[in-house]
Amino acid sequence: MAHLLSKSVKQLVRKETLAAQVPEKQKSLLALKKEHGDHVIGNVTIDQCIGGARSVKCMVWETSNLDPEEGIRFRGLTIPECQAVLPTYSGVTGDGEPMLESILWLLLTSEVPTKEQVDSLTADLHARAELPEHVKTLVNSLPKDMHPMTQLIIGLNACQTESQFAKAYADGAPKTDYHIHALEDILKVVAVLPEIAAMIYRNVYFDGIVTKDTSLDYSGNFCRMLGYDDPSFDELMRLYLCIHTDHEGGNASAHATHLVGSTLSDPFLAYSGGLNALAGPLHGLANQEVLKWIQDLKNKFEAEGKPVNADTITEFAWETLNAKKVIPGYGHAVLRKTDPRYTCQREFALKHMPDDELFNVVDTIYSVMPDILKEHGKVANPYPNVDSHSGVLLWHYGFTQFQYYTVLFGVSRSVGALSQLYWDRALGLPLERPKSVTPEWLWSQVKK
Ligand SMILES: CC(=O)SCCNC(=O)CCNC(=O)[C@H](O)C(C)(C)COP(=O)(O)OP(=O)(O)OC[C@H]1O[C@@H](n2cnc3c(N)ncnc32)[C@H](O)[C@@H]1OP(=O)(O)O
Ligand SMILES: O=C([O-])CC(=O)C(=O)O
Repeated sequence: MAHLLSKSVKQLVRKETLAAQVPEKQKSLLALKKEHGDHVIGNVTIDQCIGGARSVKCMVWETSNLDPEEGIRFRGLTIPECQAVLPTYSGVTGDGEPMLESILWLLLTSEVPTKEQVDSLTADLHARAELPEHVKTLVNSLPKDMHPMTQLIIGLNACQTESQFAKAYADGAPKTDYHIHALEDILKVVAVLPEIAAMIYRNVYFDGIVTKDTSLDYSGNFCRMLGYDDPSFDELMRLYLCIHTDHEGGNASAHATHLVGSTLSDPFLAYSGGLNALAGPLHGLANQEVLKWIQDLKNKFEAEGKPVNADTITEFAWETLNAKKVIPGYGHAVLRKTDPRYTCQREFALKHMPDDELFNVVDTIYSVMPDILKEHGKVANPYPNVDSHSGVLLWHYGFTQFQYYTVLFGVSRSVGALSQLYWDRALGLPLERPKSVTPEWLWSQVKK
């Protein structure tokens, strides 16, 4: 087994923090199952069975929980609470956005880390970030017109040669040790994703050169590798990477990771499954679709000599809806209020770019879209989700290649989906295999 973990991470994450929690949590879950296993927590209707299992409670998720009204809580903390207590790059809590390493520590251990712990995690992630040569060769060989998400998935799959979990399994490791081997892979996946992502960005849009700066934190180094050198953009990346990490278990990317991982596929393969789900336009790809929608809107009205304002946005929204297409960035399978991830990005914009043209377009869309969607009458949630805002913030810094945006989401989501995968293995969660039914069986139930 590789022992790349730095001493402090080894002590704090594995030996003291995580290892101490595992037996307690195993005991508690076992007691739930043994003593209350037949306790009913919900019914399933035909509507839910046909309708994508909305609200069906059938998965345990340690790392976060989503309330339809309030939005996400990471280990019990709202986004503003995370911003108030998690270590920042400046070292002064509350001064700047939380570091990605802070939220990784929180999601994995459920504890708010110290700056020292976070710094040790930064060093650990940098230390294990080296990409195998075959991965570099492969990613550099991919066609520039292949979608960046497809490239990311290929790159991550190719890294599977490094899996300690797969090796340990093949060597006959006992199931009680799976989580230890999984953690090695989980930290490796989180560590390598930025460089794969940066290679794709630099290959597709620029000169292919990726320059690291490991004196910085995970997000800062990622920004340099992408080719950005602006402390304000670094802060945006910290915020971006933190808020996209986790959204409880039922979302498609987290669920896909959990499902694939439940077959004891290693974390590389499991998270590649998650990325495949994230690449769909109803999920993570919506962030590129939002920018495309705004550009189409601007192009149309500029060509007609009309301003982009509440009236023209309303006209364009109805055109989209009447063409039986969705308004990207609006609606949600669980949320019934404005996504707090939208709100914190709006606050970032108000602080850093209040006069930005596209931010003002997004703000105007927000002022009219909920009423349009209510009038349309189909949508359960007429309010904006996270994807509605992320693109315009990137655009402000010259990051205009919107076909790439979901890759950033993919780097971030690894942290939540894989922190949970650690617990999946630590708690010994079994193969996921729900029961499907035929339409005939459903009819037979109704006729009974
Ligand atoms: C990170 C994330 O994944 S956040 C979500 C990102 N996705 C988007 O922004 C894409 C636009 N939004 C949507 O397509 C949806 O709101 C989803 C996929 C997010 C949620 O889907 P659901 O839970 O099925 O939503 P809901 O129950 O409101 O759907 C009811 C109807 O309203 C439609 N609807 C939902 N949202 C929208 C929208 N933004 N624009 C137009 N129609 C919509 C649905 O397509 C559905 O129509 P149908 O009855 O003809 O099939
Ligand atoms: O929760 C969902 O279904 C989609 C979402 O917002 C996310 O995964 O971040």
